Amino acid sequence: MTTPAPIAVALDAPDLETAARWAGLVTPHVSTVKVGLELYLRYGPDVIASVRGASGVRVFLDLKLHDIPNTVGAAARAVARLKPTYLTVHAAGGPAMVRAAVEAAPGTQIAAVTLLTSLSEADLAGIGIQGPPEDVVRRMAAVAVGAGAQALVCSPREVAAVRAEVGPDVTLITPGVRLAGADTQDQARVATPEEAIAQGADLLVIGRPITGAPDPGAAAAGIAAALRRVSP
Ligand SMILES: O=C(O)c1cc(=O)[nH]c(=O)n1[C@@H]1O[C@H](COP(=O)(O)O)[C@@H](O)[C@H]1O
Repeated sequence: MTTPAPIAVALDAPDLETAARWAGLVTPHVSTVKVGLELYLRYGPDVIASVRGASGVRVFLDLKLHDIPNTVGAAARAVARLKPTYLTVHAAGGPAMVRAAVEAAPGTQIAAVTLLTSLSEADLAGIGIQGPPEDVVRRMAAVAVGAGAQALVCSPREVAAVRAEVGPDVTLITPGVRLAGADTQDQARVATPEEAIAQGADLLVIGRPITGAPDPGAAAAGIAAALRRVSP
């Protein structure tokens, strides 16, 4: 039995049955499954037990909280009882907001999203932010970690710069993962699974490249094997 790969499979499914089926197929191969807004808003807290099953797989609750500190703290407290390993907040909410989440969910790693992987440098310019995405990502990372975030979400393209900024103890999580030559879909800042690991990512978030495959279990196993070859 090999150790599950450092992959969080994004269970972005329209219904609970599909999500639970995907979770069952991938959990022999990956460490974590991710529940996002689509599933959580449709089914609420019960979805966590459904995807966790009996496997003991880690659950990543991706709600991307972003509001005033009091509201985010209360929301984080509300879901802390579900014991997710990770809970996302937007670093752009500022240090008091990140700290409120950290204090409200002591058994969970608060993962601060630095800059969505769907945004390009041109998108940033369009909303009045000049310069490369990496500059924004580094600033957000420093603010979030200063406020107590134990994990950060960034694209694989910035992960080495973020590691240099925050040091070895912060968990670096990278969505924006695509197999070589594959369609990037709505992602702007992407890299392959092997590149993400080589750059220093601790956990890769992968959705459609696995769940959109004819056999999600085989797709997860294939990527896990590729990661073992670059990082045994
Ligand atoms: O927080 C996240 O997980 C996240 C942050 C981010 O910047 N970009 C991003 O794609 N995600 C999530 O990662 C997953 C990526 O899915 P795929 O693009 O299908 O691999 C989705 O569930 C997104 O919600």
